Amino acid sequence: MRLAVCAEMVFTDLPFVERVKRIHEAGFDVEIWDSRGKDLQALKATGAVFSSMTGYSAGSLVDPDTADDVVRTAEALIPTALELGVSRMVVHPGELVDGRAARPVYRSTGRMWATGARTLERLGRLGERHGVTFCLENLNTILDHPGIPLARAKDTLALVEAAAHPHARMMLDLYHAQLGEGNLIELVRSALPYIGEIQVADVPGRCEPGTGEINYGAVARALADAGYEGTVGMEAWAKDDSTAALDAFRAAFSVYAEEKP
Ligand SMILES: O=C(O)C(=O)CO
Repeated sequence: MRLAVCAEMVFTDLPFVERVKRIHEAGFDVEIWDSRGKDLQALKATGAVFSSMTGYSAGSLVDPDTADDVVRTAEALIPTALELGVSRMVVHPGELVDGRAARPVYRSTGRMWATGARTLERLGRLGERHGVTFCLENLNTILDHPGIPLARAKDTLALVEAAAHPHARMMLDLYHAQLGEGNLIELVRSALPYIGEIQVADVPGRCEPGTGEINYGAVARALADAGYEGTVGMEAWAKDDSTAALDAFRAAFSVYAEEKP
């Protein structure tokens, strides 16, 4: 199992490349969001392993009118993913602009389900051609992302199952799942075969594990028992100090280090 940290949310007082260096030097892989406008050569020169990046820049996966834009912009980002060695490209059920739904939708239709599954399957085929995996992230709609349709973990799981492509997986975000659904241990068990990567943060506040109500030690134990060997990424703000947040994250998943020193 590998641990990654999202460079968009920690060491926020430092320039972006410096944040990546700090995360890498602390022994974690690195997640980034929008790669456009970032200095790819400087990022590469840090020597960091980049585990995931945002994998599209326009369109909504489940929207029949804009789903083609998701595939088109995903394809345009493939060279960046290959340049940085990113293996997982993250997509959402609906387009986010500055974290908000570009076209808020509060009702889901059969067409949206069918479009989502079909678009994800197209992304899977695109990913297979280039050796990357597209991961559909669940989001909470009660606090951070209102108006994103088919965003609950059980919805994204159903879409990934329906797409039935090995290069289309879930980005299972347990922070979002806790806000929307809870029942995290059962969720990771049922989603296990479809997980591309897991993201974590605590609730409330979206800070590092141990700052809120989620028992991440128990979640880590359940993941280890279920045989999860993939990446867990901390997509969280540091409650106080970023180095302390990284340490708390590592400690929460120490069950893995104990089993595989
Ligand atoms: O809120 C999230 O988890 C996102 O990935 C938005 O970019």
